[in-house]
Amino acid sequence: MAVVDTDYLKDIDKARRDLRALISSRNCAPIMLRLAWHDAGTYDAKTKTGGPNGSIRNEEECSHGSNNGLKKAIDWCEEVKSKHPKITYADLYQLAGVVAVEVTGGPTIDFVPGRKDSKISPKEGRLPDAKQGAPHLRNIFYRMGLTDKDIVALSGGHTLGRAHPERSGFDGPWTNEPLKFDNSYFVELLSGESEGLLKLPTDKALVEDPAFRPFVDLYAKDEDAFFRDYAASHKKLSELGFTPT
Ligand SMILES: C=CC1=C(C)/C(=C/c2[nH]c(Cc3[nH]c(Cc4[nH]c(OC(C)(C)C)c(C)c4C=C)c(C)c3CCC(=O)O)c(CCC(=O)O)c2C)NC1=O
Ligand SMILES: [Fe+3]
Repeated sequence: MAVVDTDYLKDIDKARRDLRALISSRNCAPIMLRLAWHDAGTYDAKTKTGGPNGSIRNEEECSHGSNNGLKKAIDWCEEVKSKHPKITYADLYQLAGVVAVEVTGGPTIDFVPGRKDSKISPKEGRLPDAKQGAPHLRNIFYRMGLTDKDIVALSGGHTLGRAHPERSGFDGPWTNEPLKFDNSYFVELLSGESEGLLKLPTDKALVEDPAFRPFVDLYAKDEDAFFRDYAASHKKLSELGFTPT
C-alpha cells in the first residue's frame, strides 16, 4: 500500500491538474479511459490477482493484443509520473481515467489514492473479447466481482472514442460526439444501425439480453441515472482488490 500522507495527497492534486491540462490539450480522454480499464480489468476476485496495480506498464502486458495502441497513453502518463515520482503508476492510471471522464463532461468520480504497484502481469485473456456475447461478458465481469448493472453502465464508456482497424480490427466511433461524455451510446444502441457508427457484438449483446436490456432502456432515457450508476461502477472497477485505508 502506498503511504497516503498529506504530501502524497498534495502530489495527487498537482497530478490531477497536470492530467486535466494534458488530456484537454491532446484530446486524449478516450485512450486514457481505456488505459485505466485495461489496467483494472485484469482483476480476478477469486485469486485476488491483477487489478489496478500499474502492471500494464510492463512490456509483457502492454504488448498483449488486447492492449494494442495503449503504449502512447502509457508514455503520456510517464510525463506526469516524472514530475510526481511518489505517485504510484496504479494511482496515476486510475486518476487519468477519472480526469478523462470529468474533462469530457461526465460525472465526478470519487478518487481514493493508495494503490500499490505490481511488477507481476497476468497472462493475456482476462479482458473481454469484443467478438463474443452476453455469456462471455458475464464470465469476464463476474470474475472481476462486478454485476450485470456494472457491465451495462461501464459499456457506456464507449460514449468516448473510437475503434481503430490497426488495433482491434473494428473501425469507427460509437457516437457522433466521441469527445463528449453523455448517454448517447445508449440512445444509439436503441436506434438501430447508423451510417458510420460502430456497434461491437458485445455492445449488441446489451440490447438482446433480457437482464441487460432494462438498464439500456433506463440509461437511454435518463442521463442522470446513467451518470449516477456509471460513477459508482467506475469507482468499483478502479478499486478492485484495493481497500482504501
Ligand atoms: C464491456 C465490454 C467491452 C469490450 C469487449 C470493449 C472492447 C473495446 N473497447 C474499445 C475501445 C474503447 N473502450 C473504451 C472504454 C471501455 N472499454 C471497456 O472494456 C474493457 C477495457 C474491459 C475491455 C470498458 C469496461 C470500458 C468502460 C469505460 C474506450 C473509451 C475506448 C476508446 C479508446 C480510443 O478511442 O482509443 C475497442 C476498440 C479498440 C481500438 O480499436 O482502438 C474495443 C474492441 N470495450 C468494452 O466496454
Ligand atoms: Fe472498450
